[in-house]
Amino acid sequence: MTLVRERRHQEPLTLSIPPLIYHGTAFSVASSSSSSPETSPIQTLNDLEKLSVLGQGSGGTVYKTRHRRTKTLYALKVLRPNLNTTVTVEADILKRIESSFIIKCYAVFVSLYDLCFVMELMEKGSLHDALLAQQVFSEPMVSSLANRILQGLRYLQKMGIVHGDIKPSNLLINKKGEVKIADFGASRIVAGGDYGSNGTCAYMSPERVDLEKWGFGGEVGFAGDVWSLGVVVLECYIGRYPLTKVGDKPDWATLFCAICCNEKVDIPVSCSLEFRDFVGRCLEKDWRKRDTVEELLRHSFVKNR
Ligand SMILES: Nc1ncnc2c1ncn2[C@@H]1O[C@H](COP(=O)(O)OP(=O)(O)OP(=O)(O)O)[C@@H](O)[C@H]1O
Repeated sequence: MTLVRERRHQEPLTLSIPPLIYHGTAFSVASSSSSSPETSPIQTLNDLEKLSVLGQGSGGTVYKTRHRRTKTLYALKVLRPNLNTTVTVEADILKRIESSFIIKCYAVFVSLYDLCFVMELMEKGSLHDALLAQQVFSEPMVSSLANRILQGLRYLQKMGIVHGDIKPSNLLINKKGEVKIADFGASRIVAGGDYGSNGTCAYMSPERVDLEKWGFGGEVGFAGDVWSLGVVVLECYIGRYPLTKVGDKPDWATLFCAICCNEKVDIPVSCSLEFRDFVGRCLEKDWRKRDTVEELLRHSFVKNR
């Protein structure tokens, strides 16, 4: 399991990107009936021209594209589904979502060979990239980031959706500097109590890593997203993955101990009491005692941000 993720492939466009010639079926999602250029429906993938590669995920590639007629820019995520992937769940979830705290998906195109999501372009890349470039975030920045993620999680929770993979590379930033939740590849609609084991180990909660010790129950999936939020905000503040020590081997055993066994997370002395308390509530090992999204939204660290 990789703890420290490699920087995404973000090199400028080369001539080798294949053009978009598409014969699959399409369905529009969210508010595609709106007439504003930002939300105008894309009839076919052939309406878009590829400009560059924005990044690479485990299941596919994300391209920067431009609508040939309107010149609007979009991100296009091309996934190659196989029997083990959950991309149809991702498409199903994206169809339902309409929130300013979550990345917007304008259309999904399906064929035998791939699944393409036409998404809002987040010009400033991911929080992972920002961390690599900026090293650390100030407390006020972390506070407004936490507020936005919590509002996104509140929306998802109301829709019965557990994100399941909150981490810096799934939090994207637009040109206004707004952070939005992306990538529903590990997500679940939990109406039936179903909760999968996909996701990124380093950000997983104790109850997902060690089922026997920390137990598991109906609503618990939402608590896992809260834990991941706690890891992300602390990582933004200290500029590195916070649950292990500098020099620790980023392997499964180290992570397991860090997440499930270590008594206390090292929180820098420079943190305000409010921040310390907020992180402590997110990183409570017992999910039954962990604060909920609603409780955290009322916490003084994020309130009114
Ligand atoms: N809408 C978008 N706008 C701008 N860049 C994006 C967008 N979506 C994804 N990216 C970039 O592409 C990268 C890959 O995204 P993708 O969702 O495929 O994988 P990931 O979440 O980074 O990794 P994994 O699939 O392994 O969890 C992101 O890290 C980000 O840098």
